Amino acid sequence: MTVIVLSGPIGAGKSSLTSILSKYLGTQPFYESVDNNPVLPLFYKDPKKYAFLLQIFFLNTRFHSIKAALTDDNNVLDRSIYEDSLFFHMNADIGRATKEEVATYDELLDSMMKELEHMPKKHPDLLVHIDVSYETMIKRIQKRGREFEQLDYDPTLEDYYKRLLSYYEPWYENYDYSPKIKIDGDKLDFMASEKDRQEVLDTIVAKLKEMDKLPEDWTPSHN
Ligand SMILES: Nc1ncnc2c1ncn2[C@@H]1O[C@H](COP(=O)(O)OP(=O)(O)O)[C@@H](O)[C@H]1O
Ligand SMILES: Nc1nc2c(ncn2[C@H]2C[C@H](O)[C@@H](COP(=O)(O)O)O2)c(=O)[nH]1
Repeated sequence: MTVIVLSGPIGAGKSSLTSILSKYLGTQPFYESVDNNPVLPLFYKDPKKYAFLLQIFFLNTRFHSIKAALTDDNNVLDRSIYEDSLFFHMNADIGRATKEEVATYDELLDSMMKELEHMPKKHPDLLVHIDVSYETMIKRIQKRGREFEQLDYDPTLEDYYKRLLSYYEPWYENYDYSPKIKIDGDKLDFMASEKDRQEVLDTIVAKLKEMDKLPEDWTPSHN
């Protein structure tokens, strides 16, 4: 079957769409365990001290989840190793990592990506990117309610989030590990609107059929 990876800024809707899409396709969801991440709250308290440690934590968990996903060949991944470097280099660019940490990270990432080349399935079949504006991103972060992600907790997060969005634009354009599609996360409320949810699912299924990853006559009842 297929391996689909979700991508997009913080709060874009990746975990939510992973759940919706995996149920619709009858495949297995792989979620990023943020709530079991002991370093994440430490990072938001002291980004300079914890940026490198947090990135090694994420890189390790993402490496294992993408390997499992590429072995299983029938799943949807909520974010993947492919965005890891975006986050770390953005933090390094704002002085939150030493040049030694950047060199160590880049070497480790390179070794891990080379390791993935030996997998039976080397890359995902499709990247589904959820594009959101800053305003929508903040609304979604507030709605989800993680205290350390809120602007009230740390007003400097406004610049951090705006910078993150600016890094995502070239990242998506340069992404070439698989075919990709972009979902307008500002326009499509796939949580509250059945019509919007169906439009998103139809877009993804049409792309999978175009790629011969689903038969032309596939319908959800196949599951
Ligand atoms: N398309 C959407 N429209 C409205 N609310 C959404 C949408 N996608 C996600 N949400 C809400 O935004 C919050 C963040 O969603 P989540 O799936 O956790 O994002 P991510 O995994 O990208 O960080 C959640 O409260 C979720 O219910
Ligand atoms: N410094 C990094 N932070 C990261 C990375 N991946 C996710 N995150 C942060 C952003 C959010 O606070 C939280 C969950 O991310 P969502 O996009 O699922 O909301 O973790 C990373 O690689 N580096």
